Amino acid sequence: MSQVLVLNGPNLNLLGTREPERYGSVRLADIEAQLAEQAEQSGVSIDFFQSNSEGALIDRVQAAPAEGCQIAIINPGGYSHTSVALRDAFLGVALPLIEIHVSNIYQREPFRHHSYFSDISVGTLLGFGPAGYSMALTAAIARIKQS
Ligand SMILES: O=C1C[C@@](O)(C(=O)O)C[C@@H](O)[C@@H]1O
Repeated sequence: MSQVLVLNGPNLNLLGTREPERYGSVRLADIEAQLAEQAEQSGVSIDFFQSNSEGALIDRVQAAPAEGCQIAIINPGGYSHTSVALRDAFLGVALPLIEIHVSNIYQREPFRHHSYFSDISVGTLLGFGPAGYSMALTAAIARIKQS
């Protein structure tokens, strides 16, 4: 049972090597290790899941509340702009989420300007590079401690 679930969607397994000028050179494994340390220091349990598959992400979201998860941090990747089904999964199990994007999606192509997650998120962090994950975790921990 973990209180925070960090989800990463398609192509985020390539962080560190994928378009480094846009997404930075920090690997997802390094981000996760840093978040694990931050969570431990705050006495909060954390779990991580990355998939390139929409169905696998939906299954993970559906299972999370029953495992004691109180909030998810998600970078939905390209599914941000396409996935009604992943959005519905969060609503279906009433799992609060914080949305994060490494890049500033509003400075990019118009098709990235709409996210299916922003209006149902507790808050959205974008454009701060890989450091955004740690900011999102700070927000998640504050919310858990308040509850
Ligand atoms: O895969 C990604 C990464 C992203 O979510 C980001 O973190 O900036 C932005 C998305 O538009 C893109 O498809």
